[in-house]
Amino acid sequence: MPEQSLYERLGGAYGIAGAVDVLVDRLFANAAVNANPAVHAHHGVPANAPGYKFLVTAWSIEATGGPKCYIGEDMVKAHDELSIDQAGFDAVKMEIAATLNFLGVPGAEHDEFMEIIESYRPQVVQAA
Ligand code: HEM
Repeated sequence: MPEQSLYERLGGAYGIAGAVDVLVDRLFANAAVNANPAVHAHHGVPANAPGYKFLVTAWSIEATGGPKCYIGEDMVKAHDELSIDQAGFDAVKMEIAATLNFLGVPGAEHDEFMEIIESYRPQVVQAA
């Protein structure tokens, strides 16, 4: 039997949407993430949460080997006006890892997802 994709092992659209629901609420409330004023201009507005959850869910479905469904910008364009530095990226990365722990995602799937996130660091970090 072929190995299941990470998408399938994370519970498909329901599992991923459920995790992103928790994650985005935590990111919007995270003081370290919101220390960047350009990030706070977006994450400080509760009305942005539903659309952002939709986009991050679809991105995560595609990035983990699920069906093509992401309609947003690529990761360079999505972040190029935000001056995200290494510490800003690390703050989000820590919140993602904490959310996966909080939800009880098993070690192998946790590590695989965090490797995907880390692989996008050069596209997201655009400040000196
Ligand atoms: C690999 C890590 C990351 C992923 C997968 C990711 C994913 C996304 C996605 C899918 C969007 C929506 C793009 C669109 O509107 O078309 C987005 C936008 C955004 N991201 Fe990220 N992101 C990451 C890292 C970060 C970090 C580190 C920060 C802040 C420190 C951040 C802050 C934002 C903000 C504020 C927006 C909204 C920009 C706007 O429309 O005004 N992201 N991100």
